[in-house]
Amino acid sequence: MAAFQHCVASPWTRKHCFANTCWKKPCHRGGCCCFSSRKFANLSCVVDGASQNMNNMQLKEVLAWKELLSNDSNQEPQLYTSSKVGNLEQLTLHHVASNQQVQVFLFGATVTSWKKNQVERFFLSQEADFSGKKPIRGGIPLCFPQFGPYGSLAQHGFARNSMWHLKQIGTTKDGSATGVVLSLSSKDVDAAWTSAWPYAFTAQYQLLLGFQGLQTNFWVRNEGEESFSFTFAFHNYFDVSDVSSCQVFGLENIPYYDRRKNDEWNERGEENLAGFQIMEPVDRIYVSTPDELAIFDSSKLQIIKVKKQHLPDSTLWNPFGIEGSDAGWSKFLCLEPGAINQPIELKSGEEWHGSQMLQCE
Ligand SMILES: O=P(O)(O)OC[C@H]1O[C@@H](O)[C@H](O)[C@@H](O)[C@@H]1O
Repeated sequence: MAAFQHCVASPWTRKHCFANTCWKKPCHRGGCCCFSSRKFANLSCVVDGASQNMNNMQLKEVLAWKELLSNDSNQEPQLYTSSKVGNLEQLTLHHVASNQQVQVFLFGATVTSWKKNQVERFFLSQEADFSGKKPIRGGIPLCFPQFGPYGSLAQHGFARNSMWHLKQIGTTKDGSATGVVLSLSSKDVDAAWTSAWPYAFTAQYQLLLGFQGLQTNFWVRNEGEESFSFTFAFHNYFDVSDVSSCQVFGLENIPYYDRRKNDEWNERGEENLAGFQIMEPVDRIYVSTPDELAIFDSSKLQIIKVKKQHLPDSTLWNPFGIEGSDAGWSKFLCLEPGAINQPIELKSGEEWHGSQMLQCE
């Protein structure tokens, strides 16, 4: 509420206020982040503060965990198909009414494809490994219970390396979305990992495909006696025409850790009032980011919106061809909502939920 009052105080700043951040700092986003050129006039404004408040309200409803009805394959034969890729089982879920489909592997619960109107929105590396011995590179690997190298585990933790279970496939009660729920518990995780992170947990991962887009919900519960803490991220690899044709919106003036400079802290962030354009390797953890971010791809004329909940931070990563880069480095941009800077602590019996809604226009 305080944030809203602050926003309406000045018509100039109102355009640039994110309801959840502007109470922390003065609104100093001079200039408009909207695409002002006539060519893009019909594209929606990516970070329009006036609609932001409304969006945030809608978001709360949208991002509630939705119960699924079990699939009755007689009634809904087109809901999903399953297939094998390499050693791994893959599910393809359809939402026919909005012409979307999503593919997810039980290994790592890794989403590898999201198509809307037959157009692929995620990058999947040609070097991706489907043996079940390495995480699948592309789509949405899950970083849990550790983001990056910050902890006792190997990079990004074990969720992306573990075999998840299919719990449910179905439609939501109101019939507006199709979804799948996968689950993982500490008992499913290889002992080599649990010896370094010895806590009892259950996790559920729900994908919902509906008219609004693709929503991903991650849920974790402490099933043990002891408290534990963890960090988390949805490691989204978005498919782009060329990374240097992309602008990122929502990270202007947000402080970040620069992973390319030994995690140097940049308190003021960067101005980048017309959106952040990637022209060199970037690997940053932005702290306390707005709940709506966007990538504009000027060659594809595509906007991907990332609306997140309970995920304060966001990593932006592209290796830009440096040594060790994936051969397809120019074709992806990773924008990864997460809870990274402040680990989440769960006491015995407590639960945490983080979620994102991905939309493309
Ligand atoms: O190669 P991995 O383990 O999948 O990680 C890829 C990248 O993931 C990003 O989240 C990190 O910020 C990068 O530093 C890292 O290189």
